[in-house]
Amino acid sequence: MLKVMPAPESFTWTLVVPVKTLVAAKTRLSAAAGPHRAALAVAIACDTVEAALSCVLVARVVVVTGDPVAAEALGGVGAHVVGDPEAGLNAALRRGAREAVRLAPADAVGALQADLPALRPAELALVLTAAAEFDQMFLPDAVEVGTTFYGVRPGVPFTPGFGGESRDRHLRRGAKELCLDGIDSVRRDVDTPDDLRVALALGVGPRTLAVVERIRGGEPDK
Ligand SMILES: Nc1nc2c(ncn2[C@@H]2O[C@H](COP(=O)(O)OP(=O)(O)OP(=O)(O)O)[C@@H](O)[C@H]2O)c(=O)[nH]1
Ligand SMILES: C=C(OP(=O)(O)O)C(=O)O
Repeated sequence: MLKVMPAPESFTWTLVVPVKTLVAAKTRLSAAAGPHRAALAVAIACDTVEAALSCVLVARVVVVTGDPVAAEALGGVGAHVVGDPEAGLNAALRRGAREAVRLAPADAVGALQADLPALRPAELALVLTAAAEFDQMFLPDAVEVGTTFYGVRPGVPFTPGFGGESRDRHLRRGAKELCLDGIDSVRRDVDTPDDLRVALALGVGPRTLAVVERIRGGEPDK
């Protein structure tokens, strides 16, 4: 007898991307970026969001920021921007997740770091496909100390534990660690000049590259 199997559950994702106020952003790149530090932080966030929005499984990106310059730039690449509750990173992510559920209650919600300038949409699709198998999951950063992505399936409480050694925190809280090959661009967050060098070797987005060229050329800030 022919058995009709139920279709596998399918949903798209709303990604929440946190961007802190630019005067305080990317301080570990201060010496390398000089007067271009804020421009570099915005460029990296815009390239990250543009790549995320190009992923077939991403329906929308909610950016949480209290910075008007970042808000305008990120809105310009297609993000839905909401204000920052100014109570730290995880509170900002929870604020974005509430907006995500309001916009699309049937979608999964993920937090994605804003500093992934080499992000490849197809690699993000591999991560989100693997993520859909679990209620709560995360992806460790390239050095396996922090986290670049944390997510929940539709209807599951969103309880991000970013900051410092967040890989261990997410593990302790029972989130499933995603172990995948071929997704370097999703794990390569840029905090230090060495991270930036590795991201440049992977291939960064156009805005990040343009700012890096201005830094290399010794140009004054625009
Ligand atoms: N909206 C929002 N985003 C935050 C907040 N704190 C951190 N972030 C973002 O979370 C990510 C990780 O933040 P941090 O590592 O603390 O800061 P950073 O700007 O990347 O780098 P450093 O200044 O060198 O520490 C970055 O994308 C930040 O923009 C916050 O309070 N609100
Ligand atoms: C906040 C985090 O990252 P970073 O400080 O490395 O950007 C984290 O990995 O939880």
